[in-house]
Amino acid sequence: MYKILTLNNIAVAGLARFPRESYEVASEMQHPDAVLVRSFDMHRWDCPDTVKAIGRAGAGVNNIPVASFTQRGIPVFNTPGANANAVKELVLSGLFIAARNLLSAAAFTQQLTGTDQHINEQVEQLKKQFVGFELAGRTLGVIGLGAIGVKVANAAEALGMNVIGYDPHITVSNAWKLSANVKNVSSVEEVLRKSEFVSLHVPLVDGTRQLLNADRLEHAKTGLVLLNFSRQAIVDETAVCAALNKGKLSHYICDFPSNQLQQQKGVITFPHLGASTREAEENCAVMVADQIRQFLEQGLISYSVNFPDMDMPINESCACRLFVANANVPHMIERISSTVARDNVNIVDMLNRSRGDVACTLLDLATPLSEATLAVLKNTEGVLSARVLTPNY
Ligand SMILES: NC(=O)c1ccc[n+]([C@@H]2O[C@H](COP(=O)([O-])OP(=O)(O)OC[C@H]3O[C@@H](n4cnc5c(N)ncnc54)[C@H](O)[C@@H]3O)[C@@H](O)[C@H]2O)c1
Ligand SMILES: O=C(O)[C@H](O)COP(=O)(O)O
Repeated sequence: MYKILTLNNIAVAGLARFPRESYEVASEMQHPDAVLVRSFDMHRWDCPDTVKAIGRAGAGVNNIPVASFTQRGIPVFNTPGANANAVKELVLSGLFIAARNLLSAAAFTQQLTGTDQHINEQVEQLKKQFVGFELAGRTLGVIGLGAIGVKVANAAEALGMNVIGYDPHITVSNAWKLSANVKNVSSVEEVLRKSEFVSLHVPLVDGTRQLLNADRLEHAKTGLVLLNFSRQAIVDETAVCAALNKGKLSHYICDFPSNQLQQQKGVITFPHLGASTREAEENCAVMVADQIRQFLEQGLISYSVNFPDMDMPINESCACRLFVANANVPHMIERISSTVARDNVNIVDMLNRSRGDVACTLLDLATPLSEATLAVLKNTEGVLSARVLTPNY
């Protein structure tokens, strides 16, 4: 029986991927084999030794201490793209809200009282204060052209906007998906100089923390609308408030309310709603559940943020499969195979892949491995984690 601990609400469609006869899933349990999480802050969480995998039902992994899990030989999975459409749609809402003053206009009509005739008169007399502008023909700059940025760029282009994009690390697959009309520019400053709207779609890592700071905001076109559906710390909020007060920015629309933003004119915040659609929650939950099952049951890895992809069909003459996560240093395969040789077992298939400082080895063995040999392997220099899986043909 595998045990799955959930640290956030995970969509039922995903939890249903774990067969009841072989999985127990709960939000409180002892000795979990894997953990499913959304935005729960795992930096402050004591992870039990039994945990073999972490599944983030979503994109951002800044709430997960990935480096320390890597050192413990634990893969962290996420679900790139599974919530991208939901975020794209919220970003588009932000563009419309800013261009047509929709929130203040709706607040105005809500406070109207009196007869219908009186309300109508007020509407026709005062609507001029909410006159907006059209998106078509305006320039949107997209910073970060990953799963979300590409969708935002393409959708804005379809609305008739001019779109420019900046992403020094764009993947080949995302470059293929990007509309040919999206122009590539070479710096954040250039995006700010040329755009009426800028939308941020980068992950929060050391290199993107306060990517938009006071110096960079100086380059913005006067009246820029800045949208941040990535993470709060991608911008320097003090600099954003100063830019709003100077009129450099006309709006800051983001998914991350804070004390400082609460009273600031020009700010519109949402309660981290980017991925909160039924579709996105289900997509993420199903994708991550399948990744966790594949790893627990077969040692296979796809969409991990810290481990290499691992894909090897279980050999039909295999009695057990050994999964080893090890440091990516010389002599590891030699150490693993000589330890396994203590049991005089034959290796019928093998896969070894590496990524950065970590490597993974899968060995399909013709006969079972003893507990004693597994214990020796776990204590072998350079081995981060090891476990034996019994194939379920
Ligand atoms: N508001 C929400 O609910 C919500 C939902 C999903 C994702 N997000 C956030 O959005 C982020 C992006 O999600 P995604 O699915 O598009 O991820 P992704 O990994 O597909 O794309 C991120 C892109 O950013 C690029 N990038 C990295 N550093 C950059 C830099 N300095 N300048 C320009 N580009 C840079 C990468 O090359 C990559 O193409 C997530 O990490 C998460 O923080 C928020
Ligand atoms: O990175 C993400 O996928 C989003 O921020 C979604 O977070 P959530 O799963 O807590 O809604």
